[in-house]
Amino acid sequence: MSARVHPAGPRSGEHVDDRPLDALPADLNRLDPVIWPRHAGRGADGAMVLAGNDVRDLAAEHGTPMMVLDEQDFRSRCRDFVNAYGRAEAVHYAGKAFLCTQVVRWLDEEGLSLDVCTGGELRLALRAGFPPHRITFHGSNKSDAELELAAEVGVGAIVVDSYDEIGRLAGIAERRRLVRGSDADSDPIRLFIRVTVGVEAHTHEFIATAHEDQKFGFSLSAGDAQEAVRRIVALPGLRLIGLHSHIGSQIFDPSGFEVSARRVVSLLRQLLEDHPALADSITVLDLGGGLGIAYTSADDPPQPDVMATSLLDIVSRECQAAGLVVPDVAVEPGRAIAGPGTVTVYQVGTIKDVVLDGGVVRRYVSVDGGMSDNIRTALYDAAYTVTLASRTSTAPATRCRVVGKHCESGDIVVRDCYLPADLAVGDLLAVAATGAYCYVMASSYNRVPRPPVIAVADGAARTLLRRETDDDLMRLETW
Ligand SMILES: Cc1ncc(COP(=O)(O)O)c(C=O)c1O
Ligand SMILES: N[C@@H](CCCC[NH3+])C(=O)O
Repeated sequence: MSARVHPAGPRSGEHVDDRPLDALPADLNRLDPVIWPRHAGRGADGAMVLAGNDVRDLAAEHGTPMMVLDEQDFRSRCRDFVNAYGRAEAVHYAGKAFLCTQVVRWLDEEGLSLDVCTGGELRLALRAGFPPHRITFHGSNKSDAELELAAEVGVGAIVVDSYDEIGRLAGIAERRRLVRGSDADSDPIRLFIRVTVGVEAHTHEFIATAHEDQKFGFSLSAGDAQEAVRRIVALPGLRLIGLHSHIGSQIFDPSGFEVSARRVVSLLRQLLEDHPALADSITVLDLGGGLGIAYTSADDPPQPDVMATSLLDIVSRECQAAGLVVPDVAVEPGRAIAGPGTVTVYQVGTIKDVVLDGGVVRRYVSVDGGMSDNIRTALYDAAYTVTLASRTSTAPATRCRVVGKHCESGDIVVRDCYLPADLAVGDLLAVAATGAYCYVMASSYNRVPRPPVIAVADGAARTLLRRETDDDLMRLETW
């Protein structure tokens, strides 16, 4: 992304300005409801209150950095999707966005299905008591052991991603037949195939997944998807129950999803012509996840119900036109459920004005976390919104960069933001919409322990995941 500079450019002694001036927020203290959790606000003295919990009290009890998750926000977004698609099981929450035992239980209570993409996510879901038949198992390189576990516990479906995996599954189905005899045939391993539909999703290259030149799925245009189906139908003990496509993540343009839905239906029609027996077994089209969320006020993502109406309409019209029974539609939202309801709270440690070429100044605000709890800015140049959380301020807005404590110049949490000029060491900052792909991609880089995740609801706070400790890290040492 190129830096956007005010046409006149900053003058010597002014704070550097990388964004258009119209991005200056009218009120630095306002919490835009599109960006912040549904139960975020400010209390009487101006401090941020999250589901009835003063952020200063949470910080005093749990320390900073900490991630605070608004439970009712998470649950209400689950319900938005369930209402949009009309069936709770149709909504497969993508656990890769954020998963822990309590979240698995909330998903179960809300009736959703769950998409896992490794044995680790699968084992967490099982340990938390999630019903295996509502789990879909993804992954581009599943091991024998992972596939054996999925088959043994009876997951709802395994989403097959390669010819090698078909070979592995054939071996597992054969072993099951040898061990269990003919009743293994009456309990086949249920499969989807992941189809690469060739859609160029308009998102960051690293999180687009359905263009041809990437690792996921079977290409539709090259005939791999059709070949994968031919191999699966020829194998005993395997049953193809659906087609899957996922075009990428943080997508705002509905047309990518719509083109993908049309291509998947067209593949279904072709497959049923070639293999009429599949008409009884292919009952689901899983159109994946990827719906974007607002990280800043400039973002205007489509709402789940609007997307659902469009996708359900396309699938039913295209199937009817082709004379096909209309299959169930499933989706796999991760970010759109987990993202908006969590904020990361940091404490300001140092403030430094750096004089750049031409004498302009950039204010660097260093916080007590950084790329170890949020790698997305460094990895995808992601934009975030930050606010002063421990109080309000009427001081003028100053252009800032919020950075972390790591030994790396790319350790940036919020690249460009406005914060009040009187921001001081010890103030708390909150960064919005950090619920998806932050904690799960966190590391202990520089031996900075992972932060805790605190769930808040109705004035109460519960620790979902405690802070990592030095002892946790020391336990990995074998000497
Ligand atoms: C197969 C699959 N399903 C669902 C998702 C969830 O995507 P998102 O969090 O963007 O909704 C992903 C991640 O991109 C994915 O790879
Ligand atoms: N980790 C990515 C999303 C990847 C989604 C999984 N295929 C992000 O932070 O946006």
